[in-house]
Amino acid sequence: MALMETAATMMFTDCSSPSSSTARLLHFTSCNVQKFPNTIYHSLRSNTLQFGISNPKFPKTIISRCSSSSPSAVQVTTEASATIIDGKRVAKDIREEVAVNISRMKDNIGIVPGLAVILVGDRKDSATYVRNKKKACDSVGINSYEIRLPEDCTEEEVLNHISKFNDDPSVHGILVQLPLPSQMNEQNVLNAVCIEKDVDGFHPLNIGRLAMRGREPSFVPCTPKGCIELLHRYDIPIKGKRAVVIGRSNIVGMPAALLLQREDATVSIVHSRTKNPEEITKQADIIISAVGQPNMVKGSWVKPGAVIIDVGINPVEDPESSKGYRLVGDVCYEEAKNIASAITPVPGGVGPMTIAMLLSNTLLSAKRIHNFS
Ligand SMILES: Nc1nc2c(c(=O)[nH]1)N[C@@H](CN(C=O)c1ccc(C(=O)N[C@@H](CCC(=O)O)C(=O)O)cc1)CN2
Repeated sequence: MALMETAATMMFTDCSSPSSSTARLLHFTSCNVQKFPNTIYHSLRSNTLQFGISNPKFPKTIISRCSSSSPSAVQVTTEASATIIDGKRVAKDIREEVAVNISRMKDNIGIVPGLAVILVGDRKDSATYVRNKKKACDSVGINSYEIRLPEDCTEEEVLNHISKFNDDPSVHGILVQLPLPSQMNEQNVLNAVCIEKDVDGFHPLNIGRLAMRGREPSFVPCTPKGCIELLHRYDIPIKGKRAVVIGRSNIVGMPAALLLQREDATVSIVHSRTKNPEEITKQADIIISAVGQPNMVKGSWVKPGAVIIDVGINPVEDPESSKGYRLVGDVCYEEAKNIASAITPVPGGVGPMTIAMLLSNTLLSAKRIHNFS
């Protein structure tokens, strides 16, 4: 009876909405049975399972007959059974793989990859990400070089540092932490990183190649690359699937859509001007959300069995937390986990993959530059 208990105790926390009810009513016909191949049919009266097929890739749906007034109506609930895509664990595996390759490279050709990071201004979150990048480099054996510049520094200063790193043979990857202060032209700065060292993959030439059939970018942006890597490592098929990307930012949404398309998904992009976004997301087999809006994607936006990759990392007030806030994604996790077949948590989903992919891109760059395979 564990199934019934799970369904009965499904809770919708701070992101519940009127449209996200725990159960829908539908009329039970043989047609409905075929629509739910992974379904366990449960009789409320006998309280026994009548029929069930279980596939761990899809959430188990519980269909139970409603008691009194409408005998032909049944209640459908979805058991909380989505696979939790553990980005923290996958990122750790990738870091270990990178470390093994780096020590092999060092042993064979005496080269140690180097990553240069430029941080402008005093945003706390950016400083944390840069610190974590340095720690991650240390842990896998990448040399890291860091330049910190004040909020009011000039674009020229940033460009000078980039130019020096472009010419430095001990540096194989260069990145400028984003966002930049508003007085700076982000395009000018990103254009200055030489394409062979553009481990963030933000150079317009890299993005252009990503968009073109038959062309290969030197590097793919880390967060979208991490999203696809998670799908691969969880054996989630992409080819021929309907994918919806929510958000069209240069660093996540747009490249994520291009990557999905390269993987032969049929891709739609939902953005701030999209009318009735839920009508589009509801058709998706795969949703990648990168909008930065806490709990925007409700359970009712999700097709049963869909896979959800939540890129949002949004702080929300939480007096119970020692920090006074906690992080939530763009997707209402408590609702979506009962409907999706697989979902990334926040934190611990896509976030850790960003830095893992950066290490992997830096290794790739060093291998290319030194012709080491
Ligand atoms: N030049 C770049 N700037 C930015 C990038 C980028 O890829 N290149 N991405 C983001 C920030 N970012 C890395 O720079 C990043 C974001 C989140 C995480 C992460 O591990 N998040 C954790 C939660 C962390 C926390 O507790 O605060 C998680 O989701 O589990 C790593 C890196 C914008 N700028």
